Amino acid sequence: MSADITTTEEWAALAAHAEKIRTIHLRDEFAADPERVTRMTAQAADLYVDYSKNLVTDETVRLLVALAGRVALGDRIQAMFRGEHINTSEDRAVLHTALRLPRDASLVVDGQDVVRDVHAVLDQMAAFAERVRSGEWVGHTGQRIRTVVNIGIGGSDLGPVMAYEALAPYRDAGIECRYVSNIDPTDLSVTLADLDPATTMFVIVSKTFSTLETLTNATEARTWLLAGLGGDDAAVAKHFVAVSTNEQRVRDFGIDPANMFGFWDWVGGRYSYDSAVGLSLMLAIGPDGFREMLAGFHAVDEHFRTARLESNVPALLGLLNVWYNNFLGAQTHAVLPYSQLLHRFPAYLQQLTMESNGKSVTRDGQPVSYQTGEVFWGEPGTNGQHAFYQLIHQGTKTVPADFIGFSEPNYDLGDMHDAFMANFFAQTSALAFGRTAEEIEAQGVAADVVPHKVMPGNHPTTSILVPKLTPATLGQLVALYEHIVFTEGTVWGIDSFDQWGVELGKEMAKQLTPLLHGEPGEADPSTATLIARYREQRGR
Ligand SMILES: O=P(O)(O)OC[C@H]1O[C@H](O)[C@H](O)[C@@H](O)[C@@H]1O
Repeated sequence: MSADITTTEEWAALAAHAEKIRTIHLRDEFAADPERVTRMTAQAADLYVDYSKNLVTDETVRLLVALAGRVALGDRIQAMFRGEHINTSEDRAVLHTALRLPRDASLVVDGQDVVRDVHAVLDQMAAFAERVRSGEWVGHTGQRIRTVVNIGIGGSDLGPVMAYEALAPYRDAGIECRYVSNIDPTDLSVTLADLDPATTMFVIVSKTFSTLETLTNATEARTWLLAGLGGDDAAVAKHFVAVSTNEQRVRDFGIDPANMFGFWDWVGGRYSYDSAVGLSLMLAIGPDGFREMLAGFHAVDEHFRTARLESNVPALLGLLNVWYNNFLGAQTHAVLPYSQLLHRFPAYLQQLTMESNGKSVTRDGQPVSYQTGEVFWGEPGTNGQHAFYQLIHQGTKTVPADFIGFSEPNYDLGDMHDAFMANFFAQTSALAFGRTAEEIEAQGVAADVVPHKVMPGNHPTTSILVPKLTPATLGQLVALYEHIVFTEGTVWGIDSFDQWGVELGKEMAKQLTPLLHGEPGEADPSTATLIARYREQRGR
């Protein structure tokens, strides 16, 4: 059993240091140290990261790096990249990094050259995508495919839809993708309402191919397709493909394994959109764009694998998150992309971060005595500014925030992008430096209003400035957050790669379904009463 991290001298040193940091103000830190920005910036591939507006000193960074040393972060990074079974509760390797290894690399894991496997599937995806994109692949009635409906949930939805939205400027084949995830019948119904079955293709994505939501939607989609195409079962082969690790279940569902794209148990669902799970994205942006994205992921992987911890961006940002979460009492973390294209990025990150690090026992099953995964949330700027930034500026909570911005716009309308990014810079500056009562008085504000206008400042932010949103930089950003999650999970000693907490609810939903039909069954008194009310309102 490993020692409780809070009993180590590195933890104690940080706890003592936190007392000092609670008394500093970023205004003074910047005033006293003109070199602060130079020292507190780092680069990972194209991502320029300024962490100088965080509640840290050089000593904080030194102590956090010492904590990382205590948990052997460097060794664990190497263990992950080597394919050791670091997902202990499921006894699996954790190898999403292998999904983006170049073709000429080699990595043998559990006796299998995974790089060969990865590129075989990428080649299969590329060949298929080219056929669909060029119009060579036609539907049952001979018409080309215009719309791709991705049916999946969790990692089989959030990643692909986030990236499809983010890379809208790179869609170039006239193929529209839509994403259905929810078992709420509204989702599928609304999505299909204006579609023509003859030109629609379904990509059924499920790692396990046993997820109720996905299989239910897929079954309904097949019914819709067959109803629209004269009931000929042969149509399925032209309009349904599957992405899964489970060939038998794909077969059982009635999809020809020739139309199946595989991946492996060493890819976690929330780490999977750069595998075949991203097939819809590849259909939209093409194999070259997809490969550029993989190269972006790989560039940050290499940085994470090789950079010293002092300048290792994902490690530093992960340690900063630990700092706020465990030593300065923060419970949430905002992610604020200044890009409308990244409007699904916070939702994607919620699964990545919270399903990974929402754990309360260590890898060896001991209850933790400290806080783990913080709540991630966010919206694109500037929309958030007009909604919840008030609380970040003047509320009582510490909300560390990542600001993500791009120097070059994907769409340029006069000076709009400059006006947009001026908001990014203004917000991070206002959050750090605020406005004092004296400054506000000097503006002639009435004395009784002054306290309401005081902007305390000293609110921590990290600025991530990227040249432009491209497939490559999107890959870099996602890899950055994947490795931030890894760093935090390593410090907390938890398994960031399982998700047992989602199972019980699924099991109970299955048990309760018959009760909704009026069949007998067990339910707690509150739930039984709710179901009775539901049945009454449904007229049953
Ligand atoms: O891809 P699937 O096997 O259908 O799983 C879809 C999702 O459902 C599960 O409940 C997990 O919580 C997620 O990690 C997973 O991404």
